Formats: sequence, structure tokens, C-alpha cells
Amino acid sequence: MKLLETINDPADLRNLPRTQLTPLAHELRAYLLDSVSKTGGHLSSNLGTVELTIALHYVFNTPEDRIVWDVGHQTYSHKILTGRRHRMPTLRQHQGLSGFPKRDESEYDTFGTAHSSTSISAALGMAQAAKLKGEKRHAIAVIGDGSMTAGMAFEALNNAGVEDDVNLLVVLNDNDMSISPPVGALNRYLARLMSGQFYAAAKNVGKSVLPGPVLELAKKLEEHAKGMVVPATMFEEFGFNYIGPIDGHDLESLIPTLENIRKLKGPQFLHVVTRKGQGYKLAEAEPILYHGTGKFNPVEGIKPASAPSKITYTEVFGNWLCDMAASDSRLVGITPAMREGSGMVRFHQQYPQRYFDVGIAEQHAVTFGAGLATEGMKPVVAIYSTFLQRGYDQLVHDVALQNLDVTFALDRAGLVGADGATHAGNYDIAYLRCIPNMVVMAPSDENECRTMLTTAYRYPGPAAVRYPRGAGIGAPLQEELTTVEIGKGLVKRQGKGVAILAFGSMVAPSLKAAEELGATVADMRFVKPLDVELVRRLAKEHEHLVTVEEGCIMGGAGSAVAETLAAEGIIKPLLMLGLPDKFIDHGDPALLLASVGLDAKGIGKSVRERFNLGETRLVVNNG
Ligand SMILES: Cc1ncc(C[n+]2csc(CCOP(=O)(O)OP(=O)(O)O)c2C)c(N)n1
Ligand SMILES: CC(=O)[C@@H](O)[C@H](O)COP(=O)(O)O
Ligand SMILES: [Mg+2]
Repeated sequence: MKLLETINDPADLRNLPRTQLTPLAHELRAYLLDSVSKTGGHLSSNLGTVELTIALHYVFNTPEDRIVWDVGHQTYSHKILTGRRHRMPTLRQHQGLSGFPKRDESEYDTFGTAHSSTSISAALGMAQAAKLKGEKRHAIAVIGDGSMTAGMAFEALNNAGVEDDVNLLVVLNDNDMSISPPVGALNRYLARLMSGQFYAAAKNVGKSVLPGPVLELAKKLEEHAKGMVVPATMFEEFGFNYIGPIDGHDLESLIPTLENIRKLKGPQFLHVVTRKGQGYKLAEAEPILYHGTGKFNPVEGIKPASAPSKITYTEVFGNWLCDMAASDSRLVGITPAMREGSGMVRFHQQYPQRYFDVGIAEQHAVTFGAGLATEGMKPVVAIYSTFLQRGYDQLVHDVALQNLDVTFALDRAGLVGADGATHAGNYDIAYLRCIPNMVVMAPSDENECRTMLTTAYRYPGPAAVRYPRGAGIGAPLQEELTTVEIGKGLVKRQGKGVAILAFGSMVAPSLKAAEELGATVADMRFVKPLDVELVRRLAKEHEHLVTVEEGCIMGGAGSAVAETLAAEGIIKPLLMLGLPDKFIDHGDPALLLASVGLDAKGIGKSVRERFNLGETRLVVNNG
């Protein structure tokens, strides 16, 4: 740790002699492993980018030169080298370091990321701004091979490649992995590029970008290849100067190559090859397992949990998908690169022909599902709530407008915890319920999740089931594939005075709060169509109404109830509880929910405070 302790910012790094950089990389890697094993986090991507991070900060004049990290899950070394080493023990915890770059965390975090494939667009914007302002700085996008599969990355390449005089460098960090093995034609192309690397290197000889030994080899190969037609790489066809592939763990290749690239003008493309999990044998062998970890003992590695804990909603979905697929051969499952996270590993194994990992391509995933539906297939798009934001126009224009039969399994609805605001599924209720033809459900327990998935599947139009990250309440699961009546809620507890209209994950804490309040609790089940009849009845029988949801208050399920009351001409005091109009950072999910008053205690407190005051009435206007 001797060297690492001397680095307080990249200026210290740049003062080190080159000979010290490899020992520094060793220290940094050991530190990463130790630190992440204590906090949890995205380990394997970080182990793979140690040398690249050192080289970029060593060669470029950061923060004057801008580095934009795609996804940003690989930025722990960057954080450590930019003055945040002492905060690593707080990683992804409440008020601690974010697991992603954040502009308000450091001037070195030039752009907030976490959703993938934004880096080239953002860096191009920065490079263009520098050009317009007459500034000489460089903008560098570091993007992984998985993230490169998204349409957005190609939109940016398409734009950047014709900008001859911007100082943009795209570094493709190719580790031949997404979270799971990478998919699609781009992946095949990159593999081909790798196997033909010497020809690609030979093509760059004239530009003298590659360092001595690599250049010598390239020259020899150029001799050998004389007379052969060496096709331009795809990236050259896009207008970039393509350099590589080079070994992304070899500082002796990386640093001189970057130094040479730094002198060049126009859009540059450097292809580096790294290994996910590099330097930690267990992660090298199982990069998927070590992509995102909890705490673990680095000597023993990650161990399977000894006692099976409560089943997660993700597992409920994964099991349901296999059961439904067994009963209906029209079912196809679609994931935009989230096989493990969405619980589709078993489905993939059992139904490889009906499983589609489309890459990080949420827009495409939705429209691909729409296309399948037009031909009578029964697509189930499994997608995190936060990532469906990417596919919104496709949801509206391609699915709902044509009333196509696509089922959306929306995982990670509500607060997600350690990933923070970027990954929180706070908006799906609001953005789904305003779309005509949509059916939107929120299960209050695991079994309801299963029955709602069946309901969504059997409904002959677009339907979504939104469920939270992690385990439910331990409800017993029935095996049969049954449905619930569309648009019907359920009174779970009969009380008086106050009626709590709870949605999804908020039913359980509402029931708890209701014990003390003596309140009625309804599991509303449907955000859309809302059970108007139940709302009417509850309004009639109670003095006060409360809505509770794990979603944004604005435009959410509470708004749906308010609109219904207004439409029915019912004037009642209505308290709407949910997520406030602010982004909620990372932290323990239970703690975060409590901090916004969405635990039993908070719900009880809000209800008592609001209705003890008595005079605060939300009167909803009709129109
Ligand atoms: C828009 C979007 N979809 C999905 C994800 C989830 N995700 C995070 S990292 C990742 C894999 C990225 O692969 P790559 O860019 O190659 O980086 P690596 O993990 O290999 O370092 C995925 C699918 C995301 N962050 N953003
Ligand atoms: C960086 C990223 O987007 C994913 O790795 C994400 O962190 C996964 O989240 P879950 O752990 O909820 O699957
Ligand atoms: Mg990758």
C-alpha cells in the first residue's frame, strides 16, 4: 500500500516514474479486492480496468481533459486515484460514495452515468463544446463491449465520425463479457477483429501510434501482408481512426499508445482488450458471479447461502416463466442483457429457442416484442423498471397504440438500494398509467405476483406487473396458474375512520400501521384499471382516505385515486403517500423507505399528523 497511499490525486500519479506504475497497479488491485469484499460492489469490471484507469489519468491531464465512464460501474480505481480512497469503506452505503460517477461527488466525475451507452454522446458533446469555446482539452469515452451494443452508442458514433476536428477519443474496453456473455453480431465482429488483430495493427504502422515492440511486430506483419487487401474496420468506416486491439493490462502498450493518440486530431478509437476479474482467479473464472457482489471472504470466495432465504420476486418471476412456457408454446422471453438479474437463467436453459437476450437494447427489446405479438406469439419482456424508461416511445407507439399483446415483467420497481437513484424504479406507475390500453398491476406478495403475471399474460393486450427488488413477505405460493379479476382490489383489513388504499409493496407496512390506527386497508392490486367501485365504497364508509405506493407521488397511483374522486364528485380528505419529488441516493432500502416515511411507523405517523390536524383537506378539482 506504500505507493497507493502517496496518490491523493492524478497529479501525484503523473509525478511517478513509469517504472512505478506496474507496482502501483498491483497495489490498487489488491486494495480493490479487499475493499469491495467488505462493502460489496461491482468487482469484476473494476479488477479489469485497473491499468486502463492508471494509464488514462497518467497520460491525460484530468480533470482538464474529460473522461466519461460508460455505465460507471468500473470507476472504483478512478475514485481511488482521484482523492476518494479514504471513502471506499462507505461505498454504496447511505451518504457514502456512490457506486457510479456523480458530478457532485468529484470534479473528476465529468458526467453521471449508470445507465449504459451514454458515454460517447456525452463525450462528443464535451469535445464539441471545447471546440466551440476554443479550448484544447480532450474528451474520452470509455465504453465496454456490452454497452457498445446499444443503439445510443451507434447514434453517437454515427454523429462523431464526421466531426473531423473534435478531440474525441473512444476507448472500447473489450472484455468479451456483458454481465452475462455478450450477444449479437457486434460481439461476433469484435471477436473476428481480435483474431485478425495483426492485420489491424499493421494498418496503423504508418500512423506510428503503437509503441516500439508492438510497432516492430506490426511492421513485420505489414511486410508479410503486402499485397493483401486489409479491410477497414467498422469503426474506420464510421470515420474514426481505429487503433488496436492492444492489451489493456499492459501499461507498456497502453501508455505510449495513449501518448501518441493524444497528439492526433479528430475522432480516435482505441480498442483495448481486458479480462473481467483480472488478477483474482475466482472472478476470472466466474465473472458473472463477481459482477456485482455482496460482502464476501476473498480467500474463500463467494459461497452459496447455507440456509435458503425467502424467495425473491425475481425468482417468483423466473419460476412462473418456466411454468407458463411449459403450458403455452407461444410464450417467448425477452431480456435486454439482464438474464441473471431478471431471473431467466433456468428459462434460458430449458427453452433456448424461446429465449432472446437482445443485448443492451431496451428500445429494441420492446419493439421486438411488439413484432412477435403481431404474429400471434406471446412475448414476455422482462425488464427493470428503470431500464424501461429507455423503451418508452416503443411502449407507447409500438405496443400500446396498436394494443399488442405484450406482457411486461417489471422488476426492481421502487427503491433498489445500493445502486441508488439511477436504478430506482420510481416512475413506472406514473409513466405507465397514462398510456391508453395498458393494464398495470402491483402485487402485495409473492403469490399475488404469480397470479398477476398469469393475469397479464392471459390479458390480450399490453399489461405490466411491477414488483420490487428482493424478497417478499414469505407468502405461500400456489402451483396452479390462476388469475385475478382485472380491475378489482381487495379489502385486507376492515377498520373505521381511515381507509388506506395501498399498492403493491406498501400493503404490508400499511397493514401494520393500520393495527395501531384501527384503519381499513385495501390491497388495490390494479393501478389501471383502478377499482373505482372500491374507491367509491371506501370513500363512503370512511372519514379519511390515504393512498400509499412505492413510486413517485406525482402522477402515481394516489393521483389515480384523486382523479377518480374528482370524477365521481367525491370530496374527501386524501393523504397521498409515496416517493417525494426528489432523487433518492443509494443506501439500505429499508432505511431509505423509512427516511421517506414509507415504513409502518412512517405511514402511521403521517396519517396521525395529517388527520389530527383535521383541517388539511385535499380537494381535487374535476378538470
Ligand atoms: C441501459 C442499461 N441497460 C442495462 C444495464 C445493466 N448493465 C450494467 S453493466 C452491464 C454490462 C455492461 O457490459 P460492458 O459494457 O461490456 O461492461 P463490463 O461489465 O464488461 O465491464 C449491464 C447490462 C445498464 N446499466 N444500463
Ligand atoms: C451496473 C448495473 O446496472 C447492474 O450491474 C446493476 O447494478 C444490477 O443491479 P441488480 O443487483 O439489482 O441486478
Ligand atoms: Mg464487457
